[in-house]
Amino acid sequence: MTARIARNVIKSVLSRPQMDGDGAKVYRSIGTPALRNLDPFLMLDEFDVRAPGGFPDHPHRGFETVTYMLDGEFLHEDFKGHKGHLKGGDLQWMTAGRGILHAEIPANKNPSHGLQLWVNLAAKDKMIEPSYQELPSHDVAQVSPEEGVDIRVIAGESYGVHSPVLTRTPTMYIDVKLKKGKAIEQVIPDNFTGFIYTISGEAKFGGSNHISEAHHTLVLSNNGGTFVPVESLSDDCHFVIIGGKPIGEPIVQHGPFVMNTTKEIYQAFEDYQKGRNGFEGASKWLSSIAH
Ligand SMILES: Nc1ccc(F)c(C(=O)c2c[nH]c3ncc(Cl)cc23)c1F
Ligand SMILES: [Fe+3]
Repeated sequence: MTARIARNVIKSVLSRPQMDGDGAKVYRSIGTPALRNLDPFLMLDEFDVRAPGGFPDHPHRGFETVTYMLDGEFLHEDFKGHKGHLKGGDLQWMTAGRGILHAEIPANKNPSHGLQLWVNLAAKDKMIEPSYQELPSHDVAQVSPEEGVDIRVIAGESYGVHSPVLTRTPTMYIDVKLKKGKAIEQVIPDNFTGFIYTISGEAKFGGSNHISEAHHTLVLSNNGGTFVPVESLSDDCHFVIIGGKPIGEPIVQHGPFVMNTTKEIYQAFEDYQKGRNGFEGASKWLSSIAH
């Protein structure tokens, strides 16, 4: 019987709104100077964007983007003809692998609000064929252990309910809503990097009962802790708990290219500009949704 050890909050960072893409407001969590090395995670943005803003045509290589819509509607289109329309609760797990060129744009004038997480890929997977795992809201696994506790399992497992999403880099990711006074205990696998991002409301987090409000990243201890407890202090308590197995390889990142060496980054830029090694057709492509 393994001992039950609570993980504690060892660092709390408030995200302030900043502009990115084309007129898009983002609360950047991971990816800021204060939150760089949370291997295997490269970036977490809480985005809030209205048309005509958005994220027009841009490439990715060497990692995965996980777009989870909280509310509003987003259009997605890539250079191979793959298109998508994401609504509140929908999930898009995109494995960019060797190369994706796409655009991500709000579908209408209403605010598009959601989270985009960037998960690194191990060297062996960085140049795999691109692929998508797209789950409409009703296909996202859900569990409600008691009244006032609603959990959506984006990846991994919570209270015995598993997500169908294949995670090449082992990842757990749950979306949690708690009414005031309700509590959960979420298992985070041993040696996984773990953190919480708060979206709204107030709660006590971790074994040390760290109190936090919205737009905070709470980094969790990784000293053998097996679970993280959370107790809500408000009815609108909403947060995500994310964990992942560190990859432990060198990271060389230049914008939307994340490889292991500078040489591979130069190669990525050349492939993108010349339309090679996964970026075939990129130089002539323009999305219809951003033009
Ligand atoms: N500057 C820059 C450079 C490279 C990018 F890939 C992006 C980008 O596409 C995003 C960065 N945060 C995001 N949040 C949500 C969504 Cl849907 C997209 C993004 C970007 F903005
Ligand atoms: Fe993108």
